[in-house]
Amino acid sequence: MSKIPVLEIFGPTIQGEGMVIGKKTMFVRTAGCDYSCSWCDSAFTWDGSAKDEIVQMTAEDIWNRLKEIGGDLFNHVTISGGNPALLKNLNELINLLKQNEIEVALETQGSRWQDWFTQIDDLTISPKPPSSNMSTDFAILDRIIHNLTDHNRLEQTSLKVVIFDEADYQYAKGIGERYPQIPLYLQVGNRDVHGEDIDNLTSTLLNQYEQLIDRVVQDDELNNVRVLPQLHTLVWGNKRGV
Ligand SMILES: C[S@@+](CC[C@H](N)C(=O)[O-])C[C@H]1O[C@@H](n2cnc3c(N)ncnc32)[C@H](O)[C@@H]1O
Ligand SMILES: Nc1nc2[nH]cc(C(=O)O)c2c(=O)[nH]1
Ligand code: SF4
Ligand SMILES: [Mg+2]
Repeated sequence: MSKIPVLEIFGPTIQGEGMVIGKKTMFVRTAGCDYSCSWCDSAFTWDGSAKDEIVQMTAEDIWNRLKEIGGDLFNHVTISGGNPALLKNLNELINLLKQNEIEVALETQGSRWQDWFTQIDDLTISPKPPSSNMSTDFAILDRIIHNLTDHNRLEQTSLKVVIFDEADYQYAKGIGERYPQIPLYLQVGNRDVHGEDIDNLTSTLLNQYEQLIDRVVQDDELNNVRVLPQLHTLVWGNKRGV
């Protein structure tokens, strides 16, 4: 079996974001990203600061580690990163999880397609708004959505846009208009990804959440959107591995 670069395996915890928020899950976080978002809360996956922690693991190694720390306490695994969609061989892990009757979720930004996307039970595509300083290649994103549509995977798919400012909000609206057939989640952006004062962070994030709700409820062009905070950040702050 081939090797997958892994930075973290943790859980059981809850999925703190998006389409399956609250679901008990394990996490596998792969190393490496083709983006470098200005506000990335997982920059250690790509900025070199954790390069000594990267472990090259086979799918079987990863499964063994999941069982070692999660035991019988899970039936769902979320793969995140970095961008796990950089890894063609991730199908080996997905197949092994499925053989063991584990549901699989994936977090990616929509910059790359992999054929194994069609095997994912909860696929979150999170295109990046202007505040990230990244620019969306809509030719690629359109093709990803088109492929998922062709494979009848829209029920397993959602879009999630992180919102920091007005330009991000307008970008999210554009995403909603371009792909009206896909559930759209707006997620509160965390400006302070290194802060250690959790009470301060929680109250700031809840204020931002309230402001985003106020905006959306008054907007007749966003009647179908879902607005969420990052639950894990409200509970545990910026702690890693939760
Ligand atoms: C760390 S990323 C990894 C997966 C993939 N690279 C992506 O961006 O979708 C997981 C999710 O966290 C979100 N995220 C990253 N930094 C954030 C921040 N500072 N505040 C809120 N959400 C953030 C991303 O937008 C993405 O939806
Ligand atoms: N609990 C929890 N939920 C999450 N949802 C998405 C995460 C991520 O970093 O991709 C994440 C994470 O790191 N922890
Ligand atoms: S795409 Fe995801 S992992 Fe990559 S820099 Fe942006 S938020 Fe971070
Ligand atoms: Mg995270």
